[in-house]
Amino acid sequence: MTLPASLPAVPRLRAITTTIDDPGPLQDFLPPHGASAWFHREDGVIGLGVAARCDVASLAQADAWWRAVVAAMPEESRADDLPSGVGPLAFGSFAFDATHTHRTSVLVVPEVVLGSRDGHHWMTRIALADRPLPSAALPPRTQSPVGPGPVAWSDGAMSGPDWEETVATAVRRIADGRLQKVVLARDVVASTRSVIDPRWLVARLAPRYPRCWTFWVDDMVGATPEMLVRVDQGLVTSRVLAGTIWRGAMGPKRRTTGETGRRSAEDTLSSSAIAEVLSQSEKNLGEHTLAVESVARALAPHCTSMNVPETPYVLELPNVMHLATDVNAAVRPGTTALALAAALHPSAAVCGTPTDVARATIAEIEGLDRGRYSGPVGWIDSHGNGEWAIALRCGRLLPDGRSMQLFAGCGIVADSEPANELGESNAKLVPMRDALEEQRD
Ligand SMILES: C=C(O[C@@H]1C=C(C(=O)O)C=C[C@H]1O)C(=O)O
Repeated sequence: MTLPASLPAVPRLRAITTTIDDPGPLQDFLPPHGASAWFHREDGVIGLGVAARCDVASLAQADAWWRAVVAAMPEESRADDLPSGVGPLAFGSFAFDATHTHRTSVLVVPEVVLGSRDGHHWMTRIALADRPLPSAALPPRTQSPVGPGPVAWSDGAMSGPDWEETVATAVRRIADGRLQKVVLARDVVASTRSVIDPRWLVARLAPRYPRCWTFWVDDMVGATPEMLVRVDQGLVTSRVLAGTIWRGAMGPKRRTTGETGRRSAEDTLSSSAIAEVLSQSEKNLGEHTLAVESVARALAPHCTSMNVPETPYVLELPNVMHLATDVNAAVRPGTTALALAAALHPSAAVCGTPTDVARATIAEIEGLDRGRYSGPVGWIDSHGNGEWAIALRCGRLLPDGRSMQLFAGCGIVADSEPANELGESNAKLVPMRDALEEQRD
C-alpha cells in the first residue's frame, strides 16, 4: 500500500483537560464501535469519538503529522503542567511492513479521552478549533458487551503442516548462512454466530493479563506483553522479549493435568522448574541476545545513557513464559516516542537478524499479509511521551463483524524444530482464543 509521501492535512485542534473524580472502570464508558482503549494493571486510558484521523505511510510520517498537529494547537491546549500521558493524545496502529501489505497505518485523535493512573483521573475534550468542544459532563456509561456465541475455527493463509514446512525452509536458509534469525507468523480465522464486540475481548484480556498491555485501536484488539518503547519525561524503557516456553512443551507426561484432569505431583512441573529450563536454554538465550542487541543498537544514537542488563529474567504469563530484558535509557531532548518507535521497528523480536534479510525472507516465504500484527500499537501525548507496544497476541476484527483473524509468530533460529514452533504459536494464540470462546456473562 503506497500513500503520498507529503504530510496529510493537519487539522487545527484545541483541547481542555480537567481532573475528575474516580469514574470507576473505564471499560464501562466504551461504546461497541469507534473507540480506542489501553489498559495495564490498574491504569488505563480510553478514547471516544474521532476529532481527527489520519492514514499514515510510516512511523516517521506519523511523528511529523502529530508534531504539526500539536504545534497548531493553542498553547493552553497542550497541558504543559500535566504528567506524561495526560492531555490531548493520539492512538495509533502501524503496519509491520508498509511495503508488503494491503493495510494502512492509522493515528486517531479522539474527541474525549478518559484516563486513570496511580489513583488520578482526568478527562480531555478535543475538537476542531472552530467547533464546540464535547460536553464537560462525564460521557454516559454504555451497556455491557455480550459474547459472540459459538466460534468455528479455520486455517488462515497456511495449514499447520504447511507452516511447519515453511519453518523448515527458514531453518535451511539459516544453516546456509543467509541469516541468523527470522520470525515467522501464521494466522487462524475465527467465525462467530453473533457480532464480535471488541469490548467483550478487552474485558476478558485485561484482568487475565495484567502484566500485558491490553489494547483496542481501530480494528486491532489484543493483550501484548512486549513494550517496544515507552517515553516518560525523558526516560525510555523497552521490554524486549524473545525465547519462549510453555507448559505443553514439557512433554505429555508433564502437563498440568493428567488423564483425570487433576494435577498430580509426578506429572506437574512447577513454574519455577519450567522457568529454569527456559533460562538455561542455549537456543532461547541466543535468540534473545539477537533481539536485545537490535534494540540497544537502534536506541543508542537517540540516548545519552543506557542500561542493558546482562542476563534476562523470565516473564511468566498464564499461557507462556518469555525471556525478558528491560532496557532503560535517557533520551536526547526533543525525541518523541514515535521517533523512537520508528528507529526501533522492526526489532529482531518480530523480524529477525540481519533485519533486511529477515524482512525480505518474511515477505518471500511467510505467505501472510501481517497487516498491523507485529507493528507498533499505542499512544503519544502532546509532549512526545508515549507507549508503543508491539501488536502481538492480538487479532484483527474483519469487516463482516463476525470474524476475526488471529496471529502468532515465533523466532526461528538454527536449531528450531518445526513441530515445536507450531506448538509455541498455538500457545501464543491461547489468550485470544479463550477470550473469544468464553460463553459466560
Ligand atoms: C512474534 C510473536 O512473539 C515474539 C516472539 C517470541 C519468541 O519467538 O520467543 C517471543 C516474544 C515475541 O517477541 C508473537 O507472539 O506473535
